[in-house]
Amino acid sequence: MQGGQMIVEENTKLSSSYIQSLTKIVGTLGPNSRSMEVIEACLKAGMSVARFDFSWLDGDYHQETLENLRMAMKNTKKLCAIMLDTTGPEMQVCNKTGNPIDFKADSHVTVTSDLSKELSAEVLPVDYAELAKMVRKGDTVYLGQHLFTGHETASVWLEVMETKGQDVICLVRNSATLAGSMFTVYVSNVPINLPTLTEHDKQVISKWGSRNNVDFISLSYACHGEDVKELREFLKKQNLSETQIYAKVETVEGLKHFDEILREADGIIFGRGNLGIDLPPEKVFLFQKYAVSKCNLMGKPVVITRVVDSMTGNLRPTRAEATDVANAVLDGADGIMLGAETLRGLYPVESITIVGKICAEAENVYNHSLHFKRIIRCVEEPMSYAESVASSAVRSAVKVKAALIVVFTSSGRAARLIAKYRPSVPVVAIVIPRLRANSLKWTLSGAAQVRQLLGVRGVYPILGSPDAATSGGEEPGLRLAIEHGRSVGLLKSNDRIVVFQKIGDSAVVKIVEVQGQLLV
Ligand SMILES: Nc1ncnc2c1ncn2[C@@H]1O[C@H](COP(=O)(O)OP(=O)(O)OP(=O)(O)O)[C@@H](O)[C@H]1O
Ligand SMILES: CC(=O)C(=O)O
Ligand SMILES: [K+]
Ligand SMILES: [Mg+2]
Repeated sequence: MQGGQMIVEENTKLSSSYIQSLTKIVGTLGPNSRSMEVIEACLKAGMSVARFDFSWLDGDYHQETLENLRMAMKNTKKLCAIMLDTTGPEMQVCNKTGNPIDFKADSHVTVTSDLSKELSAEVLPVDYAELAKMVRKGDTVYLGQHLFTGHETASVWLEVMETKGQDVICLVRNSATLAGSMFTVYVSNVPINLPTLTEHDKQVISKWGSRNNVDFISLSYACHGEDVKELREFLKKQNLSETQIYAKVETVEGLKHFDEILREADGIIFGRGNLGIDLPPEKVFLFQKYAVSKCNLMGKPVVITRVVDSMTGNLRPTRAEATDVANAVLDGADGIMLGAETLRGLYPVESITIVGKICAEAENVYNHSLHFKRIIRCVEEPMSYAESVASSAVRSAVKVKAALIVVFTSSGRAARLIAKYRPSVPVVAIVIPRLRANSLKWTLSGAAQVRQLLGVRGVYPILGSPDAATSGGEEPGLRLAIEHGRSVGLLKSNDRIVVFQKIGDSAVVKIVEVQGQLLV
């Protein structure tokens, strides 16, 4: 049966063997996922990008977690990219005592920018002086436990009744108990008058980001292409020009400028946590499909957030959540981001495992050939030689029933070009380091490019040797790929491999058969 996004056999299999998904999993690390042991288990379960959310706690806290991640990578021999998520123009309520606060439906609460007031179920001091000027009667204010799941019991909806000086008097719409040291405040569809990249974010990037040479910045609340450009300029000044920018599109304002944001960014995070509040529920799927398809056409990675909220407190996702993960994969997403589930949830490892299994099942039935046709139809002609050959490599892999595709790349671009055509088999990317100079010293590129490819669907990057192409001819590079393929169980004797490489100015595809000895 062939239907749109998927191809299903008449008798769909009930059994499923555990293979790691081509779709990447981004895990947010926090209180319940910061010990070395838990991070090791997260890596083994399939997390390939670790997100450090600076909306929550400071650089010292995140540094400790990162050191544990580094040890965990060493112990498991699994690589993981580092993503710094900015705070952006976010309003917060600080709960100094940490005592849970009970809100009752139909009661009144005063949200105030007077920070000398004490927090209670009647008064909420918020760290944004302009709040009362920004809202109007009838606006919806959302207050959630940090990384709110949207569960009724962990978040409250407030309706603005009137404003008085720096106070906003609101009606509580639902009963809820909020626990934790910090709550996020979000006014639906009212842009806050602060820059996307705040002074606080700049400080965090120049200190923590530079110290750790982060692979990705997730730019929260990206609203315009200009926001991305501004961050790019800032990164250059911080000597972080290799760091990639994933723009987090999470407001209606961001959606309105989606095309210009996508043009400037290296990838997109479709932030459904906030968008789910800004958009009417019936529109969320529509914009998700729009955003993913645009990213696919540009060959830029796209990550979907907020998938298995209920796993924050439960071992199993709901039926709707499980189906939603599969649909994100069928839409064409590169990655799935876990937030509260891994940060403060009770089952961080199980959440990653289950999401990985669902992704793998959806990939099995993904209509790769339809995807290929859709993409190739939209590329302007004449195509670049590299893209034309890369797409042929994907085609050849189908036709010769190859077990995997090997691509040589330095910047990562060649691997991304292959991934754009969504081969059904894994892509092993051998990243060949390049020597480059800045004003002070010579260094080798490569390590960041390897980690950044961990965010691209289907790509399994490894670092090659800088002299692989020159010393022993082409063979050592290919042998590395084959050995890797064998060691992770992707390759066996007599399997075919499709190789995409650039030699001098020409891009070539070749087909190689693996035997006891390597035969070309
Ligand atoms: N079989 C091979 N073994 C080792 N190195 C190889 C082999 N084939 C190609 N290479 C090297 O791999 C590197 C790939 O980088 P290349 O510039 O082709 O791709 P890219 O970095 O993805 O693209 P761009 O430069 O456009 O960003 C080149 O330096 C090439 O010489
Ligand atoms: C992750 C995030 O910021 C969101 O989903 O809104
Ligand atoms: K954030
Ligand atoms: Mg958000």
